[in-house]
Amino acid sequence: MKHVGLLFGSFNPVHIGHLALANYILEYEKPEEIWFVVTPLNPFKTSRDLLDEKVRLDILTRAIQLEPRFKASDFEFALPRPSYTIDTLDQLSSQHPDHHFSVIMGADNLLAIDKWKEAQRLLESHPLLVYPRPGFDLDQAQKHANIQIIQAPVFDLSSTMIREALQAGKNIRYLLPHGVYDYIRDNKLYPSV
Ligand SMILES: Nc1ncnc2c1ncn2[C@@H]1O[C@H](COP(=O)(O)OP(=O)(O)OP(=O)(O)O)[C@@H](O)[C@H]1O
Ligand SMILES: O=C(O)c1ccc[n+]([C@@H]2O[C@H](COP(=O)([O-])O)[C@@H](O)[C@H]2O)c1
Repeated sequence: MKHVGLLFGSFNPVHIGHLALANYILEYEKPEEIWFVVTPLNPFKTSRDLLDEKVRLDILTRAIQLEPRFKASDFEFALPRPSYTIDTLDQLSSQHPDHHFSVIMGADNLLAIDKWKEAQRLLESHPLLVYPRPGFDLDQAQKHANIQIIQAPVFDLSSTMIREALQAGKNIRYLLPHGVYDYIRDNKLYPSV
C-alpha cells in the first residue's frame, strides 16, 4: 500500500505556504507522496478572481517539478462542479485500490467540516492530517480517532493575500515558488505585474 497525502485546494495561485507544509509532511509524517489536487470550484467560494483551472494546474506543475514525490493532479477537472471532497475520495479510492489516502487539512477547514458534504462518512473513511492555522482554535474542533493534529510550521500567507499584492503591483517574488512570479509576469496573468 502506498501512503498518499492529498492536499486539496484552489491554488489560485500556489504559494510557499502550500509547499512548506507539503515538504514538512513528507519528511515528518507517514505519506510517501503528496498529491496537490486542483479544485476547479470550491463549494464555498465564488469564481471571482479565479484563474482558469488549467493555468492554476500549469503554475503548480512548474512549482513542484524539483520534488518527484509531489504530484499535481487534475483529477477533479472531470468531476461535476462544485467539487465535493467525498466524491473525489470515492473515485480516487476505487481507481487506486493499492493506495492509502489521507486528507491534509488546515484548522480552518476542520472547524467548518460539519458543513461539508457527508462529513461524517469522510471522517470515518480517511485519516485527516490537520495542521494549525493562525486565528483558528483547534480546541474548538471535533475529536475523532481519524483526526491527527500535526505541528507543521505554517506561514501566515494565503492566495488571497498573494492576489491582492500582485494586483497592487507588488514584487512578491519570494512569497511564490521559484519561477512562478516570472511566469505570472510573462503571461500577464495579473495586469499590474
Ligand atoms: N499559509 C498556508 N500554510 C499552509 N497551508 C495553507 C496555507 N494557505 C492555505 N493552505 C492550505 O492549502 C490548501 C489549499 O488552499 P487554497 O488553495 O484554498 O489556499 P488559500 O491560500 O487558503 O486560498 P484563498 O486565500 O484563495 O482562499 C487548503 O487546505 C488550505 O488550508
Ligand atoms: O466537500 C465539501 O463539501 C467541501 C466544502 C468546502 C471545501 N471543500 C474542499 O476543500 C478544499 C480546500 O478548501 P479551501 O477552503 O481551503 O480552498 C477544496 O478542495 C474544496 O473543494 C470541500
